[in-house]
Amino acid sequence: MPRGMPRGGWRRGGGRAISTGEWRRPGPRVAGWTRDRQAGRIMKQGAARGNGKAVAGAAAGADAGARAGRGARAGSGAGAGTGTGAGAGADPTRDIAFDIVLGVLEHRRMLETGLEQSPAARGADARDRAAAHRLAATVLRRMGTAGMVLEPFLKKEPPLPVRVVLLIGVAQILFLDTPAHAAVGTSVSLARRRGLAPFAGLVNAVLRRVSQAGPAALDGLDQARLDVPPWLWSAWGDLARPVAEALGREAPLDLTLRPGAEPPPGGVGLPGGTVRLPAGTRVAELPGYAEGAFWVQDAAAALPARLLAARPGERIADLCAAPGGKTAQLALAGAAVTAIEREPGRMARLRENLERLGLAGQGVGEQGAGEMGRVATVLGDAAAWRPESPLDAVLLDAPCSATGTARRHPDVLWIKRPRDLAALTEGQDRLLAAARDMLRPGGRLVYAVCSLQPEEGPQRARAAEAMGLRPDPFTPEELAFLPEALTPEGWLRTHPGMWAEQGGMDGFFAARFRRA
Ligand SMILES: C[S@@+](CC[C@H](N)C(=O)[O-])C[C@H]1O[C@@H](n2cnc3c(N)ncnc32)[C@H](O)[C@@H]1O
Repeated sequence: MPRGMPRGGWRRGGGRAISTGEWRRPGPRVAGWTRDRQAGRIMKQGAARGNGKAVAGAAAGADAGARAGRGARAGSGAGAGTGTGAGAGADPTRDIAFDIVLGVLEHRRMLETGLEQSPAARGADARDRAAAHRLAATVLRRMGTAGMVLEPFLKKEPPLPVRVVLLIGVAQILFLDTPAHAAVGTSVSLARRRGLAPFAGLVNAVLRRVSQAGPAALDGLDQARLDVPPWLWSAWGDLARPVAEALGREAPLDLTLRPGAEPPPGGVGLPGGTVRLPAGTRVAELPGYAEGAFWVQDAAAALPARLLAARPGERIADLCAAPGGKTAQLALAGAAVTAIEREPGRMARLRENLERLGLAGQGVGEQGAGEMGRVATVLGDAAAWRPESPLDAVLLDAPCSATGTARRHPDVLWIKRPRDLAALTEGQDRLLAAARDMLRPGGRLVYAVCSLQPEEGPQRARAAEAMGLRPDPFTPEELAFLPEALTPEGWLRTHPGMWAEQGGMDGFFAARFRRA
């Protein structure tokens, strides 16, 4: 079990635990049961995979109660042939959500990757995939609270896949608008399809108790505190509570518009120039998307490029560029931009975006230099790349823990560990030193990370100073529309609790420097 997940030590009073004796099959224990990693289900130790008897044969049929309460559309066949054993009872939404959440907790696999890799997602339609994404994200967002709700009803820790089924059930009962009987029934069916039939009775009994308790199950719980792993809560200091409260809400869709473009219908303009639409809006369906009138970019993510203040004709490198939101801002300001990206798949996305926005340049090559208002792309390590001649400015949106994006990517809360920070900050310092060496004297650098961790923000700004970069603080005038984000040092610090009444924003740190 990943660190930071709710454990037995969090037990609270009240409720009645379901004892082992109430489980339908006698004696299911964690010991004696083993994961079949390939099939992603629990098997009795010694049972051969593919043997239909492996824990009730990954029972295909849902029980009568589950059928009666089924909220999901059945029979899409998405589970067929996936090893989930789904047949008549196929429920792609919950199957995919199960794969995603288990992938996050067991393998530290990102939510989006889990969605792509879920066998149940193959052939599932867009609506099921979107519903699964929302369900999995809700589980991950509310996992600490859901774990605490389950606590009084569990005498001992169930195997992780069973816990995942229970969390999916609790999320539906308490945080989504699923009727309780459907949430219970579909969870029991999910357990059966996943080879967890011996635990179906436990799932049924526990979730019935949760649904009987209803919202009262949340009474007295400090939900914001519970839903953030303790190491992050401590690291965020005074920001922890406002950030945690904002993490419980789905993030809206933010767009940056090309100069002169019309905002899509329903879009609300924010002070920084971002246009905001409700969470769940599908960007590709908006009028103007295909024509390149706008691109997806959180209100806070739009700030670092804006604060670099690119001027027409300047030669600028965007060092970690994909998917290209900041690159597009720089190019549309009239700069000759070179965008460097290391990952081929992400570079392909960057190029696609630049094509759609009409910003793709011709000079694609190892030492490519962008033309004015156009972008040259370089596939490679930005720490090793050097321009033909010194640059006017560099934007370094460095790879980081991404904890500032936890509203959109709640998986980061459970995937990242404190020990990941050392490698990340080492990489950030390498890129900072490279950025310094690319600049002409007096040239500007904006360093940015979508992280809330002090190691990746203020501590890196100090490291940059120690490398000889001269601080060039942001001014109150530049941040007049968001004064609370300007720190006494002249850095930018945004977090999800800012502009809370308008829907919040991602957590970003940025600092500006000049080469001496
Ligand atoms: C935070 S994202 C950048 C987001 C982008 N600036 C935007 O606004 O759309 C970091 C990107 O840097 C890339 N990356 C990481 N290390 C890199 C390196 N050493 N050289 C070039 N790109 C790198 C990652 O693949 C990832 O696409």
